[in-house]
Amino acid sequence: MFVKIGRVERYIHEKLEENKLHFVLIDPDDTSPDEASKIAKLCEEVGVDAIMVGGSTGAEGNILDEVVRAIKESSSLPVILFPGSHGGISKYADAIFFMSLLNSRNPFFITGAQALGAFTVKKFGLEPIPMAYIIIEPGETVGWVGDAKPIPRHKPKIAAAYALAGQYLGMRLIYLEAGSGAPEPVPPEMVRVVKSAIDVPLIVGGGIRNGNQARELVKAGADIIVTGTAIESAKSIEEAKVRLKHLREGIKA
Ligand SMILES: CC(C)=CCC/C(C)=C/CC/C(C)=C/CC/C(C)=C/COP(=O)(O)OP(=O)(O)O
Ligand SMILES: O=P(O)(O)OC[C@@H](O)CO
Ligand SMILES: [Mg+2]
Repeated sequence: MFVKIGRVERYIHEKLEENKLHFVLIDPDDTSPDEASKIAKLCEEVGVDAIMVGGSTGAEGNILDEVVRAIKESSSLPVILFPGSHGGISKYADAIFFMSLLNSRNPFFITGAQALGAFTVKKFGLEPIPMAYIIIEPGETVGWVGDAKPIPRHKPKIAAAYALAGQYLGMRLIYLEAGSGAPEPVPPEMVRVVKSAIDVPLIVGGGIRNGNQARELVKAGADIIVTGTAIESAKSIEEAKVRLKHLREGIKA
């Protein structure tokens, strides 16, 4: 049997041939469909590569569907679900990060939510993208909700061991997460050690607020940078635009 790679995953690989990527996370718990629509238009205008939709709490049902629909109606960027549980699945999205929180203490976040969501993904015809999700200190809300044993910031080899295990388990993306709103992103040294251990693309998110931080992480080996709060906390669409442009300058060579 050949592994079937879907459209969104192919898009990610094709774009990675050219450059590093920037994904923006929209949390339906904090963003109305109207705001999501404005952000999506802006993201397309400034050259963001994809939009992720999810949150650790409250990103389900109608609220989730309406935000995903608003984004799809206002941009042509791929929309990838970033679910906090089997509740975080919407039929209006293009793909789903079918993720396992490898360093959780709770089997629900390793295989339980995935089993509960698998047939919904199939029924909706969503493209599942297998991804290892690894939480680094401090981990913030997602660390607590996901019952993680966050990896100490000064222990890059532990992160690399989890990342390589994820790859050997068949996961085609590795995501290092410091937690949304973390005071500092994942340390660049940890990104360097993880990247040197794996052969699949490396996503880094949590606490990335500006272009300089993004540049350091890309230099260390990050392939995809995820930002949420930087845009969510902008006071106006103009401010969001300036921040996105700076992030872009840090990410794109
Ligand atoms: C694949 C399926 C069906 C489920 C996977 C379920 C797993 C493993 C979840 C991991 C743990 C978790 C709670 C992840 C949430 C990821 C996420 C959307 C984080 C971003 O949200 P935040 O912005 O941190 O959330 P808040 O804004 O709610 O704090
Ligand atoms: O909100 P921020 O800190 O950008 O984090 C985004 C993402 O990594 C959370 O899963
Ligand atoms: Mg959030």
